[in-house]
Parts: sequence; C-alpha cells; structure tokens
Amino acid sequence: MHLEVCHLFKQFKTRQGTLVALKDINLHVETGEFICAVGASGSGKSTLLRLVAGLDMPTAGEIRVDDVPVTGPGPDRGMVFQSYTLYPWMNVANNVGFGLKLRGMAARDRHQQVNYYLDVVGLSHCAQCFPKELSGGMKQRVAIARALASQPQILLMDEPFGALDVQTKETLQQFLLQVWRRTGTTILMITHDVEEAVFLSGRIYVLTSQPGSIKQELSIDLPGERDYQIRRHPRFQNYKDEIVTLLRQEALPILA
Ligand SMILES: Nc1ncnc2c1ncn2[C@@H]1O[C@H](COP(=O)(O)OP(=O)(O)OP(=O)(O)O)[C@@H](O)[C@H]1O
Repeated sequence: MHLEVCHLFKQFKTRQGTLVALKDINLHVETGEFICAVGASGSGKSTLLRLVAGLDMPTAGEIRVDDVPVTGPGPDRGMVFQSYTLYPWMNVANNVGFGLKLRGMAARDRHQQVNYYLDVVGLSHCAQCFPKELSGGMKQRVAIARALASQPQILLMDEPFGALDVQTKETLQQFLLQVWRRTGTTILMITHDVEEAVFLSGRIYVLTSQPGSIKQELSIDLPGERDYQIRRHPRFQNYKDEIVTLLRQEALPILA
C-alpha cells in the first residue's frame, strides 16, 4: 500500500468569500506505517482526512492509493470518526459485520471475521450488546473492529479518542498500538493532541493553521516499547516540546 497526497488544495465557498482550508499538502504513507497529522483547531485536519477517504473532492491536486486516484469512498480505506457512529438498532456483532454483509460476504465467513475482530478489540463478550449498553471507550473499540473487519489497506482515524477522558484515552492509545502490531494495519490518524501523536506515530506531519499546509515532518525514534514509561523519556519530552513550539507559532492571535 502506498498512499500519496500531491499538491492538494481545498477551498470552500463561504458567505465571507473563499476560504482556503488546505494549501499544497504533500504527504505519503507506506505499508504498515502509523502516521499522525497534528494541527491546531481549524488547520484542516478533518478536511484532509475526508479528502483521503473520498468523502469530498479536492479543489486541486491528487490523492492516490497504489497509484490509483481516489475519486470516492472505497473498501481500501476504513474510517473511524471521533463521534460514535454505530447503528443504535443493531447489536455489536451486526454493527461490525454490516460492511461485510453489504459486500455480500456469506454469513458463515462473516461471523468468523466478526468474531476475529471482536476478539482483537477484546469485546467478544459484548457481541450481542446494543450500543446504548456500552461506554464511550467500548463504542470506539467496536468502531475500530468494524473498520478493521473490512480489511482496509489503510485505516483513517479522525481524532478517535477526542471525546474520551484522559485515562480511557491512554488505555485506548495503548490498545490501538497492540491492534496495529497484531494486524499490521497501516494507519493515518489526525489529532490535535501532541502527546497522542508522539506516543503513537512513527512519523508526524505538523500542519500550519489556516490555511493548513505541511509545516514540518518529523520521524519519531523512541527506544524500547511504547508503554506508559516512554512518556517520561527525555526524548519523548523533546519531541513533544518541538511540536508544541511549532504549533505555538501557528496560534491565532485571538487575544491581540
Ligand atoms: N463544508 C465546509 N464549508 C465551509 N467551510 C468549511 C467546511 N468544512 C470545513 N470548513 C472550514 O475549513 C477549515 C478547516 O476545517 P477542519 O474541520 O478541516 O479543521 P480541523 O483542523 O479538523 O479543526 P478541528 O480540530 O477544530 O476539528 C475551517 O476554517 C472550517 O471552518
């Protein structure tokens, strides 16, 4: 899998005129990578991910997956949103298997695949539960299982833990790394949480604010396992400080 974003521009027509949300974005993601794009609010992160997902079209530029231009949504790209997007009338197993059913997968194969990914996210015991019976963190684990069950070439994640409390968020970050290692899935995540980005990524793209463009690309090289301890490592802190400084330069002068 090779995702390439080339000279991507996105403009919106607003009542105030034309708003340039993204300006000349160039980035790439390779098989098995975990990449984060970090930016302040309004830097165009969600817009970027929606374009990669094919949910919206660029004003200029191109997005290619394995050299094929993206012209709409496709099963090669799975999406996990910040807000919980489970179908409330379906139980967990049916939520996870819904995409597979749409694609016409036979019931037996579907059940096998659903069970496998429910096991991956540690929710086999909740297969028959309905979304309203689950905590926010559990709902996001179901959403991740649902996205993974379609076996996309790349998982696109739009601030998936943004609505969770700090403890749940840290647990799910750790959990996502385990899932990533176990499944070998390629991940592109957007977040405004610098610590989250440093903890999860092999590489980070830092975005400028309004319009969003790539300010800097950083490779994250941390020793040993990525666990709770690593957050206290001086190199982790250095990466965090470097990115926070870059973002601070982008802060909008709302107090001026
Ligand atoms: N459909 C739209 N029509 C008009 N303007 C839009 C539209 N979608 C996004 N924008 C504008 O584009 C800019 C980038 O928005 P976007 O939601 O991508 O930013 P973001 O970095 O994801 O922000 P946040 O972190 O607050 O979610 C904002 O100024 C927003 O108002």
